[in-house]
Amino acid sequence: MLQLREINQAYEDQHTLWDINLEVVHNSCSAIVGQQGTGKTTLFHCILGFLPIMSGEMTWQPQNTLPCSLISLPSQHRSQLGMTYVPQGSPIFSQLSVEENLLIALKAGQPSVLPAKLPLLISELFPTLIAQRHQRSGSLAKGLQYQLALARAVITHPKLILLDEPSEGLTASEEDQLVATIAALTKDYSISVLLMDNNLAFVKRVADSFTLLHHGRSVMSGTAADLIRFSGTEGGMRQHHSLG
Ligand SMILES: Nc1ncnc2c1ncn2[C@@H]1O[C@H](COP(=O)(O)OP(=O)(O)OP(=O)(O)O)[C@@H](O)[C@H]1O
Repeated sequence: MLQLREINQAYEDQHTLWDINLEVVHNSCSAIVGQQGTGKTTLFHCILGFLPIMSGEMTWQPQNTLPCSLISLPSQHRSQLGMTYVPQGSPIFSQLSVEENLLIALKAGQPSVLPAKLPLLISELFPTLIAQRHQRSGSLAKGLQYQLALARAVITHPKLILLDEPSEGLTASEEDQLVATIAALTKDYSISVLLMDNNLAFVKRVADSFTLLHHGRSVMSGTAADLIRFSGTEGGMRQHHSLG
């Protein structure tokens, strides 16, 4: 549904991304992995239209639609096509309740409609969160705060969600919950996910495919099984340890 071909980007004279190729398939979770400073955030910002690119092609093609080029589309048009983003660190309105946070996100997605109640997919995907709908969101545990940030992105039923370091700061059980939620999003709700995360153990559990960035280049890509094989090799283990 999203295809990047030979993407190049520079911050003024600092060439940062070199000939990046990447594909996100329908109903799947893809992961970008790589060391700090290798260009993951820059690539996300190019996909979202926050940063211009120097050259390359980005094609958007949700199921049963014709392909369209994203290159000349501003970021708000990309979000209207069904692309949304959860930045690092659970961005929520911490003074507001869970429900208020969700209704604001719903209203932002459909400005002409005054939302009366939460859509069914939210209570199906986030039952623990909805059980605490009247609680002030800043008082929730870290894992539930992340669930809320994710639910705010899911609430308008996008086609693709980009997640920036989703496993950061989560406990093992919160990570388990997130793995299950992402699997449900991709397999049951046809919402694809592209995430970047340095936690290879998490990526191996959650992603169907991966792309490894190194010094701004996509040096390896493959399936989750390839990633498991790669991180089991001696060279891969060195890379694995340096990712964290
Ligand atoms: N606004 C900017 N202006 C100039 N250079 C930048 C800017 N943002 C990032 N860079 C540089 O671009 C390179 C890639 O940074 P980027 O943040 O995309 O990497 P990253 O892989 O996301 O790292 P991290 O895991 O630390 O977030 C780095 O050398 C960084 O210093």
